[in-house]
Amino acid sequence: MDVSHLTLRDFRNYQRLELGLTPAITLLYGPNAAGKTSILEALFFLATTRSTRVSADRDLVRWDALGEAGVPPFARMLAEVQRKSGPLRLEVLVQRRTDEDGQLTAASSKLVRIDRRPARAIDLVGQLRVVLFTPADLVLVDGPPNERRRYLDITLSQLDPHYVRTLAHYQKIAQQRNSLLRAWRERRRPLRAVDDELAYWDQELTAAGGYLLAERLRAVHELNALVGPLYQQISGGSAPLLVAYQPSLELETNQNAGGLANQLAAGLRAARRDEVARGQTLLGPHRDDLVFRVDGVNLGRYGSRGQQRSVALALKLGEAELMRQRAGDAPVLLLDDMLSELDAQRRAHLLETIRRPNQQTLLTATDLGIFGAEFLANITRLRVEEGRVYPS
Ligand SMILES: Nc1ncnc2c1ncn2[C@@H]1O[C@H](COP(=O)(O)OP(=O)(O)OP(=O)(O)O)[C@@H](O)[C@H]1O
Repeated sequence: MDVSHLTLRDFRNYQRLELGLTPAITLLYGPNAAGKTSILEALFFLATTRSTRVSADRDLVRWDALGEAGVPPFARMLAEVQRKSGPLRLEVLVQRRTDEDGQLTAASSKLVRIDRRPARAIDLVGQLRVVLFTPADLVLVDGPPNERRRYLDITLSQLDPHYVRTLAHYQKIAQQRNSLLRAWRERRRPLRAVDDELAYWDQELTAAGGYLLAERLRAVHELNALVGPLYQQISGGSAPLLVAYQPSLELETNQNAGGLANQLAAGLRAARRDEVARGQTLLGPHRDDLVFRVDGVNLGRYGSRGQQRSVALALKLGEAELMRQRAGDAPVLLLDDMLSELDAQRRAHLLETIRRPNQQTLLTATDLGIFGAEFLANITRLRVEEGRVYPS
């Protein structure tokens, strides 16, 4: 799939942008803080309804945006997407909220339209599929477990509408269950009826959790077939990379969603006392992790910087390939300042991937010097400066 046109209005440092895109490689280059990353961010947001940066949605709205008479400022993102099944028009408005006195608050709201019809944010996810590569991907390997869960969740959410909905439901239930557990821990609620009161929440949590587990295990199984050999090629080593799903409880993993849900339910019953004592849900997909091993060595803990970088790149390339295999068309690749970070071998791998036919890629760089003349001759180059994009 590819994005043929992107419109931005009052998004980050763009007042207005109308950008036609080719289905192949586009290089956005220009000085720091010009607005290159913001273009990738807008596409990522349209695909996932999440920002690439750790910031509130309201920060997407251009600081100097005025809004219109009586309407608070808003950022608008609109993409025309070309898919095998036909064209699609995706639009998101992020609007700042005001209080009774008309003063801007920290809150914002999201309005989504798919083919001009109002839709829920959750329905937008996966209409456009993207994979973002950034130098910060290293946290997938050496960072906290939530980064690795996020990696699986973003990949699966873009592939499976049921996964997004189940994940949202699971998170809501876990939150409500946690507030009950906290109330018992703090003796704000009588302890006699713990089992009865948890019965409904456990049923909902484990049904959703079983599905999330089943889908994550299936994805990890498929990823292994892709990422293992990719890592070998990228690192030039002989041993493949093994990705293991590490659940928060002992699991017979060769079971379907129902079987996994039953195991989770049994685990929760056994953990009841601990959960009440700690005031939180201790088991389930929200506590799981991924482990990366080569020759039996845990690379998250003991890998060299170079090995960890190779794992991160293999994971991202594997994600893109998984999406291509499952969905039947390639996701749009977004490479944010990526190539300058890579050594020659890793760079060559990435370039090989983005040069495939039917692969749309947008990449950013500050310095053209890192690209060969032949590469530059065969791509579209756009110069970005102070929130404007110029052909070059
Ligand atoms: N809501 C906003 N309104 C206006 N400007 C913003 C907003 N949010 C971020 N900016 C600014 O937009 C500019 C563009 O940032 P962006 O990250 O897109 O630049 P970049 O070209 O990718 O830079 P680099 O090469 O340094 O990564 C930055 O100066 C940033 O401070």
